Amino acid sequence: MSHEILTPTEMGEADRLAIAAGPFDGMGLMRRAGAAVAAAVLERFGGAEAADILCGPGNNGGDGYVVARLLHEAGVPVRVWSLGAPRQGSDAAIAAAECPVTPKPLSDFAPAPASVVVDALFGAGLSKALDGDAAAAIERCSRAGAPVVAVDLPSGVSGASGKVLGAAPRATMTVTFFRRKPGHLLYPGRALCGETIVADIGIGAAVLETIRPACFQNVPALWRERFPRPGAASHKYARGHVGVLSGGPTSTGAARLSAMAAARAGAGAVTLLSPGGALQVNAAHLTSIMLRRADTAGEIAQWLDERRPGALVAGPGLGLQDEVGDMLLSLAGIDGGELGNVVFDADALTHLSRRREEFLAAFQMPGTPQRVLTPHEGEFARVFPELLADDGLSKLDRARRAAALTGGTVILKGPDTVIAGPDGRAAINANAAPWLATAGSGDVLAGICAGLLAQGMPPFEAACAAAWLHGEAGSRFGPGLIAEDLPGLLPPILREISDLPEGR
Ligand SMILES: NC(=O)C1=CN([C@@H]2O[C@H](COP(=O)(O)OP(=O)(O)OC[C@H]3O[C@@H](n4cnc5c(N)ncnc54)[C@H](O)[C@@H]3O)[C@@H](O)[C@H]2O)[C@@H](O)CC1
Ligand SMILES: Nc1ncnc2c1ncn2[C@@H]1O[C@H](COP(=O)(O)OP(=O)(O)O)[C@@H](O)[C@H]1O
Ligand SMILES: [K+]
Repeated sequence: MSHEILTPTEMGEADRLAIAAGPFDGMGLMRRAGAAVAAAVLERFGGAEAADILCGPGNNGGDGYVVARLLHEAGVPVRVWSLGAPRQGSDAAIAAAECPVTPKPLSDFAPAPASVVVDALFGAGLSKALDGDAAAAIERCSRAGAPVVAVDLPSGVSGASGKVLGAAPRATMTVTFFRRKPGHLLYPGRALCGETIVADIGIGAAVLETIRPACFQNVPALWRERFPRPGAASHKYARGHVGVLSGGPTSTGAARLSAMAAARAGAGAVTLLSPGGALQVNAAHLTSIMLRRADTAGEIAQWLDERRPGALVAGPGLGLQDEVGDMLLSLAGIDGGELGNVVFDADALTHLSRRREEFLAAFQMPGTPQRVLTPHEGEFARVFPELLADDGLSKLDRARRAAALTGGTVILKGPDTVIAGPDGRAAINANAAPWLATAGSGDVLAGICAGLLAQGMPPFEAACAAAWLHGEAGSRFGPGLIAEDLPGLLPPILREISDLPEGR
């Protein structure tokens, strides 16, 4: 699967590079784009009585004129509704001239019953909010409930951010070209695209060597090579040791969920560090997970010094007391030789928001542990309010900025989880299902991530793998899922992604 994601600007670059390399010129690419859309319309909506093609003034509209001509040639009754003539001499103008159907003004468009609408108003060139005749046409389309096939993107959806600018139709199907854009995977755009088809229009993958995209759909190919596998002579500590900090006696469940998840993700040993008051309750619920009493930052530091774990989960159920904040701050600045990686989740993120400058200063100290931060949108808003307030930033941009600010890997959670590394790489997760929106699910994600980090997986890859495994487990289980189910769902998925020969 081609998992690179291109911004609209990068897609423009792909277009230019492909035209320069040949064999297709701009008109050739447009003809192939239109042909891919027409084929999809005929395949899925071949029974439609008519097709209404909405054409904008740019190249997206140009694709629309190609679709109109091809559907007309295939015997489909076609009506073309134009928002304005394409610029003279443009490829779109050539496509319009080649189209045998005379366009009518878009302001007159009313979807006919049993017709399919092809939305070719705007694609990558969307530069401002939809208004006037375009917005009115989309509104009429939505009211009529006609099926919509979007060319490149539903018009009004920003390809860069997935945000709706003004208005956008809810497409049944979107046909995009060469590679997906962020707007196909980030909400609300993702929901408006319907099924997305990526069509090959003759742009060679070689253009990617020049463009060097830094954003990917989160698929196993992105991290599979770095996925840990135990060697034949491995032992439990060699497979990675994870520490998990437990909260007090009434809030221990979150840490146990993380601990179980870390173990299922392959860590050879997991220790729960529990305050004395919570030892009994933790002991009553743990079997393979080890338990160690640690009441103070000093006792935690002593354990780290003794055991030197590969990763620590800090935050789930931990509490918001000031001394917890002090302890977390000391962990952020600890020697990376004593503690390889920290996953800051849940309450740790609230402490981070309260003492941001101190944490950021600790993160900048050389030789401190690598970090993964796992905010949901509410936590993100607390820690990075200035990024949330900036309307110009997409979810992808926000995760990247947060990663750059903290020098860590950020998993910005949600239905369209974005993983961003401090080096600018980013991935958008697309395999999660809403069954994961259940209490404790995030604690499991933090634990999976720590389990992979402790086994030596680099943070960006570990974070991507964790989000994918978590999404896969939730989607496969479906309705009725609770967080306790998730760790136990991992083994068959791990087996599938491992290189073990069949049957072993
Ligand atoms: N990049 C590529 O490789 C290819 C692109 N193709 C098509 O070309 C499209 C991009 O074409 P363009 O760059 O011409 O962009 P668009 O056709 O998306 O829109 C550009 C025009 O619309 C105007 N505009 C933008 N937003 C508006 C709004 N809200 N209200 C009114 N006017 C608005 C712009 O000022 C410009 O005149 C792609 O989405 C795709 O459909 C295909 O032809 C095949 C190849
Ligand atoms: N609608 C959704 N679709 C897919 N995944 C979701 C959805 N809502 C939440 N999730 C995922 O579920 C997890 C919830 O984590 P979080 O909000 O921290 O929960 P908790 O704090 O209860 O553990 C995250 O991984 C998030 O990405
Ligand atoms: K469109």
